Amino acid sequence: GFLFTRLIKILHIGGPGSGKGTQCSRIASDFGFSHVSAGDLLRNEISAGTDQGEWILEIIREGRIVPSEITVELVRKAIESSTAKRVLIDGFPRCEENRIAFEKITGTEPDLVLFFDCPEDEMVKRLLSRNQGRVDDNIETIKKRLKVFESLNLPVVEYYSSRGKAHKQDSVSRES
Ligand SMILES: Nc1ncnc2c1ncn2[C@@H]1O[C@H](COP(=O)(O)OP(=O)(O)OP(=O)(O)O)[C@@H](O)[C@H]1O
Ligand SMILES: O=c1ccn([C@@H]2O[C@H](COP(=O)(O)O)[C@@H](O)[C@H]2O)c(=O)[nH]1
Repeated sequence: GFLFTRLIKILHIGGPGSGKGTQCSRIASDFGFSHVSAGDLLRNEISAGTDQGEWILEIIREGRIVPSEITVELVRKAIESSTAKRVLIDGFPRCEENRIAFEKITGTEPDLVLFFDCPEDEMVKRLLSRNQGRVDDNIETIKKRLKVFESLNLPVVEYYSSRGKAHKQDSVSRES
């Protein structure tokens, strides 16, 4: 509780391929935030080759959301082990259940939520040309991720909008 209330917390939410990771890296280096990407933390688990990693891989391959118990713990530990006073959380929470679990364990709400708005055809184009060998960058999984984004992740943005915390940004033409 105490650590989290002292931190400045910004969430960055957007569809798959909207450019969250790219933008968060820039914000982090320009403004001294620690960058915590839930997707990267999960991919680290896969690389570690544990049983849990294998299970996470199957979920990511299907574009589904990993249970809160796992992601909340990974995100919490990453924040606790960073020394920065400001943290940028990239791609989390992914659904209302994630949000509620995270707020419960940290006892706080984010200071600000950035929502990256991007047209679907642009997201698909970016993902198909990302070329990082990701198991979820194929058209079948991308379609599933877009559905999950709309049905489960957008309600989180709507919740924070209703609390006056969400700020929408156009994520096209930001490459400079
Ligand atoms: N403003 C932009 N214009 C064009 N291409 C971009 C822009 N921002 C990012 N990209 C490219 O689009 C692809 C997806 O970007 P990025 O990995 O940052 O998205 P993401 O939202 O973090 O995706 P995911 O949720 O799948 O991890 C990358 O190849 C990146 O280089
Ligand atoms: O909080 C999270 C974050 C990610 N996932 C799973 O990982 C993939 C890829 O995430 P990116 O943020 O796009 O890199 C996502 O499709 C989910 O399957 C998750 O379950 N929970």
